[in-house]
Amino acid sequence: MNKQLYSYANTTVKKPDFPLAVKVVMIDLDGTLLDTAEDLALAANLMLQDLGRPALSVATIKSYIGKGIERLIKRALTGDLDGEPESQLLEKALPIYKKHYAENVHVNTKPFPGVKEGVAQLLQAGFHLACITNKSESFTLPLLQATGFHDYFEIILSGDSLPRRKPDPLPLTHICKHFNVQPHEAILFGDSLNDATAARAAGCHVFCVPYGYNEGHDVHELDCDAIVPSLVEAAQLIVKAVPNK
Ligand SMILES: O=C(O)COP(=O)(O)O
Ligand SMILES: [Mg+2]
Repeated sequence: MNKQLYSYANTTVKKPDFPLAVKVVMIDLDGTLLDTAEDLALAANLMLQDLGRPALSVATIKSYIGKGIERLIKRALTGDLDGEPESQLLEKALPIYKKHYAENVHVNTKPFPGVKEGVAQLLQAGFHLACITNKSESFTLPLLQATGFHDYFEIILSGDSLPRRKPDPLPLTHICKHFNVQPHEAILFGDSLNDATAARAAGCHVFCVPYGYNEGHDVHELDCDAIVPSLVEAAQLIVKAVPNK
């Protein structure tokens, strides 16, 4: 991976050709748009309590976020990122977790600093906005409604909207087809290896934020085009591509 770094608009970027000309901005939810870790941890610990198991710290649960609800629950039950609990335990735990998360999906969750301002700038600049998340739709839609972001997105893809989720490129290629744009005319703002991997596989640009949930790894290890302090700086690194003549 090209280790040479450049500076542009007070941000460290990995390519010299900024600002990037794009038409579509895809934004990841957990760890990028919204700080959901506390509510995900609350639901996990209520589930563990119902199962007679000890609670986990928010930091531990935060390192489990990224690959959807079921993987989060498996990690909470086994303590292993790739752990597989016994099937009957998982079958018992899943509905308990979903009940608790549905009841607590918007207790402590809030937008990260710069998100409201950055989204407003992106809309003002005329970009098409999309949301791509591995969170299940039954939680994604009410959460985006409750936080007031739902109507800003022309399309919202959740972890169960398509046959495959990030790090598979399918959600990104689906969005490029939806807007009839080339992959290089779209960019994903994300916080984890799932986002960087999906974007690279789709041929899309990708910026990463350093404040999210990357399964315990440093975001600077990721193959992305820039590490941006917030969506405000992200908006300054792109321009609306003009339609091809
Ligand atoms: O739900 C998850 O595990 C992570 O979801 P995200 O894709 O919005 O980061
Ligand atoms: Mg994320």
